[in-house]
Amino acid sequence: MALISLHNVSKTYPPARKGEPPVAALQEINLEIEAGEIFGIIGYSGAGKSTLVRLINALESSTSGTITVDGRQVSGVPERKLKSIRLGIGMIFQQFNLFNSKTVRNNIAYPLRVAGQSKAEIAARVDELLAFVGLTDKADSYPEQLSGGQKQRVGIARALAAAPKILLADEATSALDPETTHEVLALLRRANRELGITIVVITHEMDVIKNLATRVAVMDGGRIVEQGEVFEVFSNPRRDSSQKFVSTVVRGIPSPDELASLKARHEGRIVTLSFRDGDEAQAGVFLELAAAGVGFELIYGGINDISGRAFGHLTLALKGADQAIDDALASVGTGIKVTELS
Ligand SMILES: Nc1ncnc2c1ncn2[C@@H]1O[C@H](COP(=O)(O)OP(=O)(O)OP(=O)(O)O)[C@@H](O)[C@H]1O
Repeated sequence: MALISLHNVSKTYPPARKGEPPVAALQEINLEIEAGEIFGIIGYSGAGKSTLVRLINALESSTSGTITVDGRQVSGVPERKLKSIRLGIGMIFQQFNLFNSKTVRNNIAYPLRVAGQSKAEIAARVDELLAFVGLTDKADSYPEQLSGGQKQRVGIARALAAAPKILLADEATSALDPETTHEVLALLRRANRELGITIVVITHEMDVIKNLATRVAVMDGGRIVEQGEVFEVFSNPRRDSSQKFVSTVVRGIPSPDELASLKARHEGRIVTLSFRDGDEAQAGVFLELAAAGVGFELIYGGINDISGRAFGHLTLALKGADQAIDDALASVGTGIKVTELS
C-alpha cells in the first residue's frame, strides 16, 4: 500500500462574502505516493498545492474522499488521534519558520522537547542532526546570524528531529538564490537516500522538480491534470498547462518571441522534432528528409538530461514541395514526435 494515498478527495471552502459561490480548492484528487520516493507537486499560485499539504498533514479535513497516511485514515478522524499522525510528518517552509529567540540548537531540539525526551537524548540527537546538515559550528548562533541556506538547513534538521517517515517541503527553496537552492536540494536528496525518508515537494519552480523529484503531479484549478515519472512529464507533457510549465525549464523549445524571430529570419515550414533516449528513428530522420527531396536547416535546439536520461528538441526550417514535406513528416512522425509551428 502507498505511504500516502488520496482517493477522490475534494475540499471546498465557504465563500469569502455572502452571495459568492464556495471555493472549490481541490476537486477529485487521486494520488498515491510510495514509501521512499521524492514526489513533486507543481502548479501556479492558487492551484491548490498548500491545501493539499494541509490535508496530508491533517491540519485541515477534506470535504469528501479518503486520505490515508502510513496505513492510517486521516480524514474524518477525531483531533486526539491526529497528533501521532502529525508526529510522523516533518515540514519545511519557504520562510523557514524558525524561533528567532532560540539558538540553532534549541530550534532543532524543540520537537524533541515537545515529545518529552530526556535532556541527554535530546543533546545527542541534536548533535547528530547538526552534523548531518553541516551546522555543528553554528549550534549556538541565532537565526538572524545565519544565511537563508543555513536557516533552511536548520529547518530541515528540526523537521527530521523526531525521525518522521515523511517530509513535506512547501516552497522550501523559493526564497533562496540558485546556488543555495542547489545546496538545499542536495541535502534533501541525501536525507532521502541515507535516511529513507519520503519527501513531498510542493513548488512552483519547475527546476526544483527537475533536479529533485522522481515523480510529479501537475495541478491546475484544484485538479491534478497530469502525473507520472518526471522524465515522462518533461519529455512529453500531454496537457496545455503541463506544457506551459515544462517549456520554462526545458532546453530546445522556442518561446513565442523566439519563434516569431525565427520565422522572420527563415523561409519555409518550421517544425520541431522531439527526440527521447532510445528513439531508434532518430538517426534516420535526416536521411529520410533528404531522400524525400526536402531541404532542411537547423535553426533551434537543445538537449536535456533528467534522471540520467536524455531528450531534446530540434527545430528545422523545411524547404520543398508541400506534398513532399507532408509525406516526409508523416513518415518521420511514426518514430518521433513532430510538431509544426504555425
Ligand atoms: N482558508 C481558506 N478559505 C477560503 N479559500 C481558501 C482558503 N485556503 C485556500 N483557499 C482558496 O483555495 C484555492 C487554492 O489555494 P492554495 O493556497 O491551496 O493554492 P496554492 O497552489 O498553494 O497557491 P500558492 O502557491 O499561492 O500558495 C485558492 O483559490 C485559494 O484562494
